[in-house]
Amino acid sequence: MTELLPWLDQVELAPPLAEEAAAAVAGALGELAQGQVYPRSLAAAHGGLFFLMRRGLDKFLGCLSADAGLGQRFTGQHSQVQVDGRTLQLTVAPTTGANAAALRTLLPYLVARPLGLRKSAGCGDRLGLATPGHIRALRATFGRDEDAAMAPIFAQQSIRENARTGRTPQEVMDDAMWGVFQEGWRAGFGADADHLKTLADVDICAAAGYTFYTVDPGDHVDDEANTAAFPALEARVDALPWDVLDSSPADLAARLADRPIDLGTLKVTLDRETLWRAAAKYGRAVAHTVTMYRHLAGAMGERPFELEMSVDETATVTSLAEHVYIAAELQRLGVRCVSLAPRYVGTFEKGVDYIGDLDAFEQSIAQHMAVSRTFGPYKLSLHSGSDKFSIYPIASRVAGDLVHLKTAGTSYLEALRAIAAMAPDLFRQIVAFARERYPTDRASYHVSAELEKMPDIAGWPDDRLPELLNDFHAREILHVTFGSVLNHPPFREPFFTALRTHEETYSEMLERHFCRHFAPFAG
Ligand SMILES: O=C(O)[C@@H](O)[C@@H](O)[C@H](O)C(=O)CO
Repeated sequence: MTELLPWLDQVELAPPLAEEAAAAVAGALGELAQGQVYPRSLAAAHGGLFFLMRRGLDKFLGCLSADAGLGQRFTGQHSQVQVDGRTLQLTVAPTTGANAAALRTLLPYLVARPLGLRKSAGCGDRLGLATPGHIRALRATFGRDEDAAMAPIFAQQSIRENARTGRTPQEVMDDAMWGVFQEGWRAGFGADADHLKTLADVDICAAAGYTFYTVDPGDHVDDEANTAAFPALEARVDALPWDVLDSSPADLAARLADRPIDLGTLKVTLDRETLWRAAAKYGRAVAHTVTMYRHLAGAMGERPFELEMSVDETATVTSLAEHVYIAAELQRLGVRCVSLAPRYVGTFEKGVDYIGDLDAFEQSIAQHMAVSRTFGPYKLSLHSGSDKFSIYPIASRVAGDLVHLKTAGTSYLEALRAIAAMAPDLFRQIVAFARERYPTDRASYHVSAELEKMPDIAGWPDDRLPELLNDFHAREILHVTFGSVLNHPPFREPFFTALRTHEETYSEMLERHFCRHFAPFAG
């Protein structure tokens, strides 16, 4: 409670509070709250003092002001604190969606915003508990909040993740916001509505105030175009939705075939067959992205937003020529991307390091970068970016600021590491359950882990359990089974109770782990 004292002077209370009066308020507040205030959350604004506090395992918003109307904006417990014959209003309000919305209207740094072309990091959080740890890692890596070399995205979940965790985009946004408030991060953050596939996905995320929209037209990518024989290829090109593309095969050929395209560091010429294969493969994906973009622009109205196109979860690698086709078409059709996620060479599996030839990756990302600088510039997005430690230095060197690192599952895996340390019996049960679920749950993820290769922890002493999270097979198996684990009634409550009880431990683990993610991008 003592942390409140210096802050109370900043509250516009007339006459200004003397130190003793502040101590009295803090005492009364402590008594009422019977809890602990997160010191970094303290914010003086609109003549009041706002803070986040914890009582047991629950968190509450606190508001202290001479103006009764301020606290009445929140639904909660309102009381009066007498100090030196004066009456102050104290509101203690649960961290509900409605209270989150009310707080956002008073503290603008809690509102997600577009980040533009700054180097950025997506910190997806499936549990709604990770943002404080992410913020600490940013601070530990980059120093002052305003100097952070990577602009953060704290609210980031795909539709697929929300379906598995049972959260709504609004809940994801609110959880991230409370984390931002708790840590007092005032340097801005983005909110990524990730892997959107339908217009309905766009609407629900626009309503929740997302600022960064990842359109995933992967279902519209024709991977067979790479190998289709020529007559069949012509038919595929003819069948593209030319009305949406606002073009024709002849027009496309006139614009892009058989002419040198200057990409700055290199020149490329797309012969007719190469162009046709690129169009057959990605034409429908481009058309779908245009449709999603126009719909999004309508849904956002005057509100600013940014768009990422991601084709990372498709079977075949995006070639230089294909990227040129996509970029040229999006530019012609007026779709402005802040970032694009091609399907890079090599293998990007969830929660483990890059699998592939690092020189080939460097060569290919350099080519993609040339396209992005020519037709954008836009950032290259590294999806499945968790734990890709061997390529971070390369991406950082080649892309400079034009890179977006997207992570999510690794924060869930760190939560499991924390559970392994704090609730070993629960961890053992989760591991056994994940083994059963893996054959089914792996379906929509790119993973190659084999059940037989996952270490058997039966004979391990409890204090060794966190080590399981260092094993390739265990990481992937535990990563993709998150939905089943979180929805399994015997696990859900103890899982969240363990993490809430040992909040500090989880944040420390995340901080350590994310420093390893951010440090290579610090230069
Ligand atoms: O699991 C998901 O659906 C998402 O977190 C990811 O696919 C996300 O786009 C990502 O790449 C995070 O590493």
